[in-house]
Amino acid sequence: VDAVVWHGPLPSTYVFIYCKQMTDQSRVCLSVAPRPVNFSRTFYGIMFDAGSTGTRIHIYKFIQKDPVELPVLDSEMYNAVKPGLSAYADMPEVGGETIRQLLKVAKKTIPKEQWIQTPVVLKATAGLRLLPQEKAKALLNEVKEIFDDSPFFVPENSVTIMNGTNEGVLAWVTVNFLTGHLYTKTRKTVGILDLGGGSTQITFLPRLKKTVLTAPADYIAKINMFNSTFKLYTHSYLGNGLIAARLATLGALGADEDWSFGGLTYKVSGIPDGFAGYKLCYQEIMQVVKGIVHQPFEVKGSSIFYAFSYYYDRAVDTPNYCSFLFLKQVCNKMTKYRPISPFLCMDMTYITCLLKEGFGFKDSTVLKLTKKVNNVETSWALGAIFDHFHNLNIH
Ligand SMILES: Nc1ccn([C@@H]2O[C@H](COP(=O)(O)OP(=O)(O)O)[C@@H](O)[C@H]2O)c(=O)n1
Repeated sequence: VDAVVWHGPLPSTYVFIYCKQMTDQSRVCLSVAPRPVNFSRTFYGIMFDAGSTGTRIHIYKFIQKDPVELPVLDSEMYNAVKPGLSAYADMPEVGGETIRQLLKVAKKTIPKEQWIQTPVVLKATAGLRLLPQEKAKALLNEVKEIFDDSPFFVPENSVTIMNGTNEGVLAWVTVNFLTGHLYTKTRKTVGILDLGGGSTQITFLPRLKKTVLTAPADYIAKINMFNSTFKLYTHSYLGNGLIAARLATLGALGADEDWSFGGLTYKVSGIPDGFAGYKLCYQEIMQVVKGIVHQPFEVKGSSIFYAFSYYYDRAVDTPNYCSFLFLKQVCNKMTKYRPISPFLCMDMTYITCLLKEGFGFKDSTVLKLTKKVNNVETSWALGAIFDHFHNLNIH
């Protein structure tokens, strides 16, 4: 509905709801905008996720059937390359090539006449946050140049490092949108757990005031969406992603062997004939979690949590992963399982430790392990494209 001022005859294409004659002979009218028959608009948005372990492109197609209604997400085209941009810290041009390669997918997916109005945006996460500033900047500049050379629309600030709060909040938006929780007025939503290589995020809508009151001030974020404000509990732990946690754990043991992550090579080692087993591994890993991860007041409750990224990937790699007993077997029979998956015991122990000792989930908690919902990736990227089109005002 628009408010318009008319100085002449009223056009017949408008449907007027209310008009008021003003003293200067003009009329102020409330009208419904003209609705052309067969109105349907298709548009696209490109979101790059520059993660610590890989770079991904999400190409979203939206269809707006009616000018007064919100567009709907029609489909997503997804592609990924490895390693992530941070692995090219000393050769940004080579890193840029991976972006060029992914842009080719966008050109194939989006009709040519739409290119000029399709926004292209890249947001980097833990990998670039952990790099020295000048190296991260050189990589971002390289990407910006490639975007400028592309036929797509490059909005202002289209190539940035995203902060941890936005990463957590936007993943919450994605999952709640895809599971249909944002349309209803019930304010019933689901929480999210995202385990990346460099950082890990937890986000949920607290039901109890105490959860908000007992949380550190910067763990509470507000977001405006569909005319309501959500006050979320959210935090991103930098250095507590799965691969960064491996590094922290191994660092405690001393170092021999070369191991690369995020553009750096580390010396790592184990004690060949030392003690192994689940209990000792758990104790060692506890040092990476205890005193670092804040336990939200409410998490022990009955809320539903969707867990994705490495939570999903590692679970899939673990035979009989539903069984906690099996984890003990993997760790206690290292000679059997190490050759198949050398980090399996360490990773699953870290995940268990993070969920239980860190966030305070109960042994009996059932998480919804997800990769896609309705054929769309569970990732912050969809939330980020919504934020681009609608400005969700996260603060
Ligand atoms: N769209 C995506 C993005 C990441 N991932 C997974 O997320 C994990 C690592 O996330 P990441 O490289 O973005 O790490 P951070 O930069 O967030 O710490 C890997 O297991 C990826 O395969 C995914 O499954 N789908």
